Amino acid sequence: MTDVANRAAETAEEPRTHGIDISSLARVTDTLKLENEKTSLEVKDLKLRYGDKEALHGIDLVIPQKRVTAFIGPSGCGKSTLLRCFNRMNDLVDGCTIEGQILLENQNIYQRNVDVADLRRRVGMVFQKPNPFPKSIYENVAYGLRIQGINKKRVLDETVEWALKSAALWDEVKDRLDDSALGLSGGQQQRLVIARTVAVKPEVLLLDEPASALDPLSTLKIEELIHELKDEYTIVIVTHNMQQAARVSDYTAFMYMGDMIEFGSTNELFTNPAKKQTEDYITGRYG
Ligand SMILES: Nc1ncnc2c1ncn2[C@@H]1O[C@H](COP(=O)(O)OP(=O)(O)OP(=O)(O)O)[C@@H](O)[C@H]1O
Repeated sequence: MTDVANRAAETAEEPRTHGIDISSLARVTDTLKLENEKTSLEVKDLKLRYGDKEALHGIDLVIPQKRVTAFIGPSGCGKSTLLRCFNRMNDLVDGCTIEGQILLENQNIYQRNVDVADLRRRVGMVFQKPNPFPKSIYENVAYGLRIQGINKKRVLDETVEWALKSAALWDEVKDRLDDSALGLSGGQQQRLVIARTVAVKPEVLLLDEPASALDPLSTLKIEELIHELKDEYTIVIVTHNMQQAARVSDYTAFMYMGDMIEFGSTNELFTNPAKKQTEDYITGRYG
């Protein structure tokens, strides 16, 4: 019997689900324990300021390897800001300063000698709005390899096919690889961007509300894809949609106004939150 089912049996109560469909969680999360996980990213006392305004107030967090971790919390609480720290995208924001550490495989990514281009290859990012380049489908996926100086046709062909298959797009585009990527539907474009990101073999995939601009069917495909990809990659997803967090993630972090309020297995966080603030949020008392 699962932990939740055990608890329910002991107390003769159903587990509290707060109206969120957690049926899919039964798949693996019952056995998930952070102490049994390998660490991919470790955040230590991370403070981030935009000019004078502190947006992250000393975050401590461990992101487990080859699991899906969701960041949830009300608008403006710092989810995207924290996500962007993992591949130093905030370096591009004027006036943004950071204190503390983020370790990727035990190496501080904010150390002076870090090659940021290489970091962004290792930690790929997919944004809310699909952003394919105005190039062919093939060249979109081959782009990162060409940047690395890989131009051998056989290697490119093989990688493009592999990446498109990984992103569950190959069957839909294999006969039109030379067509413009801009002719694809929004959902296909987002899977193409995922193919472009995985083509350079990253270790971590950051997904910033990857399905929020998509229709329900495309959203479902992206969620299925996340489920497939997590065997190979550490995935961190920002989502406004708590049902989605419950469906796709193994671990969930709840943030509020720049603080990390609670982090735990998704099952535990949604059925038995430790903090009242978390419970209030997932029951829709604010947000
Ligand atoms: N480039 C920026 N310059 C200045 N302030 C910013 C910048 N980006 C974000 N902020 C501020 O930092 C805080 C956190 O924003 P962030 O976008 O990380 O929150 P979020 O939880 O991802 O919000 P949402 O769910 O609405 O996307 C907010 O107060 C926001 O206004």
